[in-house]
Amino acid sequence: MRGELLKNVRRIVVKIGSRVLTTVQNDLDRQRIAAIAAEISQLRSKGIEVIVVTSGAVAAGRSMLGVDRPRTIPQKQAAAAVGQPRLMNAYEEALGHFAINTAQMLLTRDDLSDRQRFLNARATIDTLLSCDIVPIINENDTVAVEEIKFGDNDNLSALVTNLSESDLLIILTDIDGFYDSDPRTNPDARLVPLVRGITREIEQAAGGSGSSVGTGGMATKISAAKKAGRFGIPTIIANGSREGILERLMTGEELGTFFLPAGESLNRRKHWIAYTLRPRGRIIVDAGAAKVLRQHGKSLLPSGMVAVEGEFERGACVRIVAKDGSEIGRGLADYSSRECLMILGRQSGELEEILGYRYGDEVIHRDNLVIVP
Ligand SMILES: Nc1ncnc2c1ncn2[C@@H]1O[C@H](COP(=O)(O)OP(=O)(O)O)[C@@H](O)[C@H]1O
Ligand SMILES: N[C@@H](CCC(=O)OP(=O)(O)O)C(=O)O
Repeated sequence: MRGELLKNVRRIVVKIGSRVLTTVQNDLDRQRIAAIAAEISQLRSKGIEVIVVTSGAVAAGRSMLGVDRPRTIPQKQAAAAVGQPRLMNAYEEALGHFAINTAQMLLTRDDLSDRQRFLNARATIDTLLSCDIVPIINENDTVAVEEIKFGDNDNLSALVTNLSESDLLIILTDIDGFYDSDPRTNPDARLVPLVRGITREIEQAAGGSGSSVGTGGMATKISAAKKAGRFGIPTIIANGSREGILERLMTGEELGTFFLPAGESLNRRKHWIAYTLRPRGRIIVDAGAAKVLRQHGKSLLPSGMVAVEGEFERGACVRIVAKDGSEIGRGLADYSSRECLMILGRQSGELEEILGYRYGDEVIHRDNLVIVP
């Protein structure tokens, strides 16, 4: 089945975790990077474009700082500043061996939240690929603070699949795939070869990281697979230390865990609204609005709003929440929080009278609205 699903894949994002790239002595594993480079070269010779999302900057820099495990944020950022050029150098050298050029892209969530910068990053990736250069992406750890962080490279890689319009996400880690429970705590845990839809049970079975260098563990990988799935593409989580792993996966070999995309897939812009933007506030809606939004894909009108929380500008991303607190969806507000408070519960025909102007009948137009499945 996998072979059939993968046969039209032309562009992939490969995310490589810190543990795959470091030796037990806490240094960069140049041999492993060389092996991955050989695989990338093979894929490219088959006409598959590869974008790398790599971790490992903090791991590669920490020994130079003289700390085994950087704990404070400045320590992590300093380790990343030392490690990132070393990491890039390792890729450059390894891919250079196959006459492949590399490019570095360091991103923060803020970069991709701004539509213009998102489009710029996308154009950069497209141009690099058209020039046969492999984009190598990491979070810009030295400047990213909590508010502008992706937080982990698993989720970043899922956003990059959308940014680059890729057909597949492969997450390489230090374990053979997703197990039905955390193998560190349960020796009977079994590998799950296929996931048709990410259920609550699956999310609960995915634990945190087992190492001092990994960031999110299996939990962030599942969250990434979910995001990629909503873009309509599958994800494979597999062991990056297995020989020939990328090649074997691409020929359809049943290794790792294969996540089928589930549910309605979002177009690129709606995916960006749902997953890349950070919501700035909440709009609580009544039962009638909750129903028409969820079941009929309608726009949110002022009459359906019962409360507004947080401060946001016109055009910001906000959560739409039912009275019971459950999230209905996310969307771009056509009115600021201040304006929303003034028009709350009112009819669209009254807007001009209340505000002295109007942008439109809707608070959130359905074209800018994504319903949570
Ligand atoms: N259900 C699970 N199945 C597999 N691994 C799990 C699970 N729950 C937690 N883990 C842990 O997640 C780790 C992989 O994540 P992480 O350490 O963040 O690696 P990476 O650096 O590749 O992102 C595994 O080594 C394992 O200890
Ligand atoms: N940006 C960080 C990696 C963050 C991260 O998500 O790490 P990992 O869980 O190993 O993929 C770094 O380069 O060290």
